[in-house]
Amino acid sequence: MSDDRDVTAQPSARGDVAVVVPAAGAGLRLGPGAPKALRLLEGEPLLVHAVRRIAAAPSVAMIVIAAPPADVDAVHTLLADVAPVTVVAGGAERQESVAAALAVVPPELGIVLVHDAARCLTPVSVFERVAATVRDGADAVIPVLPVVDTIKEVDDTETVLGTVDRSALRAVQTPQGFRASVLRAAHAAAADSHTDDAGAVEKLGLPVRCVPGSDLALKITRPMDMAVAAHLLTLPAPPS
Ligand SMILES: Nc1ccn([C@@H]2O[C@H](COP(=O)(O)OP(=O)(O)OP(=O)(O)O)[C@@H](O)[C@H]2O)c(=O)n1
Ligand SMILES: C[C@](O)(CO)[C@H](O)COP(=O)(O)O
Repeated sequence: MSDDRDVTAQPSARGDVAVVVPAAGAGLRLGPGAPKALRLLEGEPLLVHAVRRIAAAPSVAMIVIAAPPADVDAVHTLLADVAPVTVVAGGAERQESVAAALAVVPPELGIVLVHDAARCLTPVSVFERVAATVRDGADAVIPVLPVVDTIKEVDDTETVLGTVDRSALRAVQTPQGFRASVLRAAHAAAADSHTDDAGAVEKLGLPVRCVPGSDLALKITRPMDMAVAAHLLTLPAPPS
């Protein structure tokens, strides 16, 4: 049997957007345990929280998950009652996982969003804002927040070289949205590794547009992020 598990057959008729979800990471910075996307947040895997929110976005026609290769069947089963998804085996690096998922997005879906499973509380409004900005003509769109800390550049002895002007800096989140052809071209051309997909588009020399992100789109990376996310789930009116 192939590693790809497809329960959608075709994209749904309700939207024009495919969401590619890299979910194959180990979660090493969280400490020992299952692959991060399968760890529990208030009793449910991060991936379930993420997919439930993605599926609630009206623009979304198709969801493709890049799962840990050993867990493709388990992820397929896990999400069976959450939303129709296609599950593929992810790669050793995030960028390989995105490429594997992108490869099964059909050409008729002209907009692709790439969204970390680890940003599992991202609200529907961010998906719709990013998708709408691509629909309006942008090649690439990223949700961002202002940087709140003072940022120093240091040398290899941890001595400060200078203070960076933070007014020109942004902290970047997902979902990142793209005209599908642009994302495919960026991945095909990417010689070096990149930490986000917009980075590959920047290397093509194309503009990347910023839109407001959300405090809820935090990336669960370290143990304290899990505690913050659990608290956010208890709030009656979480921050947008
Ligand atoms: N080989 C990989 C590595 C990461 N990811 C995904 O990319 C997203 C962002 O990665 P990150 O949060 O850094 O996750 P991990 O790589 O799992 O974290 P760590 O570096 O702590 O192991 C996550 O949803 C993760 O599952 C992936 O699909 N394939
Ligand atoms: C894509 C990303 O979430 C944007 O902030 C981030 O770069 C992924 O994190 P990683 O630690 O680089 O995998």
